[in-house]
Amino acid sequence: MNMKANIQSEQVSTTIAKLEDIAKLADYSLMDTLNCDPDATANGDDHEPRQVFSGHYVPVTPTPIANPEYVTHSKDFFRELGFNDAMAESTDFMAMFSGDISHLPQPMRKVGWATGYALSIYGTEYIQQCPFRTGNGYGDGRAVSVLEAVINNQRWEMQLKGGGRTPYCRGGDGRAVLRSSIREFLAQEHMHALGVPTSRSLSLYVSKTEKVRRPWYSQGSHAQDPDTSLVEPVAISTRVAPSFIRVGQLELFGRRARSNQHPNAMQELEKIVQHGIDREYSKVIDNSLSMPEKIVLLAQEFRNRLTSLVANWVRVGFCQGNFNSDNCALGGYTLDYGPFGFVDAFHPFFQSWTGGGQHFAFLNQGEAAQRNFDMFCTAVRPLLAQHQDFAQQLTEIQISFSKAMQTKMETMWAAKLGLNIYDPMLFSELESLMVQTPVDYTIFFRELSSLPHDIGSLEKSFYKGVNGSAQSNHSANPEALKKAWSAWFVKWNSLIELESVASGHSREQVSKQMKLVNPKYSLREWFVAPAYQQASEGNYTLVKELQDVMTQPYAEQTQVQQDKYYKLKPLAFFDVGGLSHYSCSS
Ligand SMILES: Nc1ncnc2c1ncn2[C@@H]1O[C@H](COP(=O)(O)OP(=O)(O)OP(=O)(O)O)[C@@H](O)[C@H]1O
Ligand SMILES: [Mg+2]
Repeated sequence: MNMKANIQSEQVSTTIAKLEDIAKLADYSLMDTLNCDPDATANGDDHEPRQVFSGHYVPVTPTPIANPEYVTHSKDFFRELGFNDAMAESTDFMAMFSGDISHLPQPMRKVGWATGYALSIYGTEYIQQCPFRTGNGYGDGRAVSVLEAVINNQRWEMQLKGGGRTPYCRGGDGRAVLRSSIREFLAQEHMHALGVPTSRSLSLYVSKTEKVRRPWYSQGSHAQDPDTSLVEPVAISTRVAPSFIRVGQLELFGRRARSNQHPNAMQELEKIVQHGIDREYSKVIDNSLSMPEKIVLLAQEFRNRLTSLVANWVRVGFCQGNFNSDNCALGGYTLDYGPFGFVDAFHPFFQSWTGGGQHFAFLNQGEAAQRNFDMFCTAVRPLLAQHQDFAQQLTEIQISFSKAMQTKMETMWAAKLGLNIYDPMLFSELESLMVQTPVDYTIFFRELSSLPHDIGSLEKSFYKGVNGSAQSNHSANPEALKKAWSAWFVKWNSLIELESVASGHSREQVSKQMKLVNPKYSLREWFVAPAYQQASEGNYTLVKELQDVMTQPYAEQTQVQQDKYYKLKPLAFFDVGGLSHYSCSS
């Protein structure tokens, strides 16, 4: 498990100072192995919803936002790429990443691309989301990729989110508002700093003049669904990843191959699978193997990454919120920061997106991942039709997903508790206590990481005046609850002592390790809301402050930062729309 935080980003000299320098690194060789939609226009002027029947991508030009203004960029990621910070505010870089790619230096291309994908929700195939009810109009509706480049031996794809309408826009405006773009921008870099695999944030620009209307909550509203609408500035954030291939994308081609929808369907499926391997697994899957062998290895490795990913999500208190197959990256990293939320008061069914339902809730994410993995297996299976032995191996990998998931979860829970061995009773008692009290997930585990000698300091994480679980048997009886906590603490403490003696690790060493597993800071929604509100008035101070604090989530940080960001959620923010729950209108 990738528990060690990327606290120190790789030190690379920042030699890339101009767009021309980036252009030299452009390399579309993998994109060019894919099939282009034969009905597409080569110049990318393709902004009306339409069905795309075949091909892996559609050439499309992004629509620039009007009068772009610099909001922020990721200094950490710039450093990793070797990009000079000043470039983020330079005219040509800003033009490109606010959607104008008409003047790019060669060999960069003046046309971007969008991809189609299919959707499965919790293991059920859907086509209704597509306006044509065929599934041929569903895909990147507002995400436009603008570059494939090899930088420091790593291949990256750069994608504008909110980059305008594509054939997959389904009647939408192709835009993202500043609010959702700030959330996504901050969350991606926070997750990276937490040591959780994720797409990265490059840059964020807002339009000074272009605005769109979105449903949202009035100040302090307790409504479930938005009770008003806001006119909000549009923005383009650029996200970067080795690829943006989703399980849903394999599914689209798997479904077409399964039903023989066109003569190239099987070949297109094979190509996208090979492409996924080239982009995401080339270091672990030998290219000289046969396709069936590669598919089995891909399944094995994807399962490994996906189960680690979910264990990491739970470790840091992250709920993706809408873990459909179209939000499940084949590379095994976090994708689509729309409906996400970080747990405040612990509950296994924590879920801040109102459209998500319990199946995507916090501790149900392993099962949701399994459904997505099932869809992945279904998608690639037509390629094994003539290879029963490999098909059988795939089935075995599929069947043992839940066991693999459970093992990762147990290892993660043990690590959060500072133990090497998972104790099911200890954990289930804790889970029940955390619900009944309830406790703040981040603060509880961080305080525990100091290895206190009694439960006193843990009480700092207790929410008083917030109702515990309805199923709780102690919630009406604070004395019984206190006793149960003490008993649990004694048990945990004795296990720590026992293991410490057995392993020869001092309490200090154990504590230090726990503090690399249990972050001190998490991107709570009520930290983000004031930042995007302030930003909508043109002031980006809070956005930048959050960037600083949340990219060092394991560090203690200053007293001022602790007072501001290491604290319980105020009671007044519980059940408030936009702070505790939200619809996915972005
Ligand atoms: N304003 C919009 N205009 C056009 N298409 C949109 C818009 N909002 C969402 N979509 C499309 O609707 C689909 C499902 O919405 P979802 O909320 O997952 O979008 P998203 O946040 O843009 O997605 P992602 O981060 O996964 O690319 C996606 O394919 C997305 O591209
Ligand atoms: Mg999505």
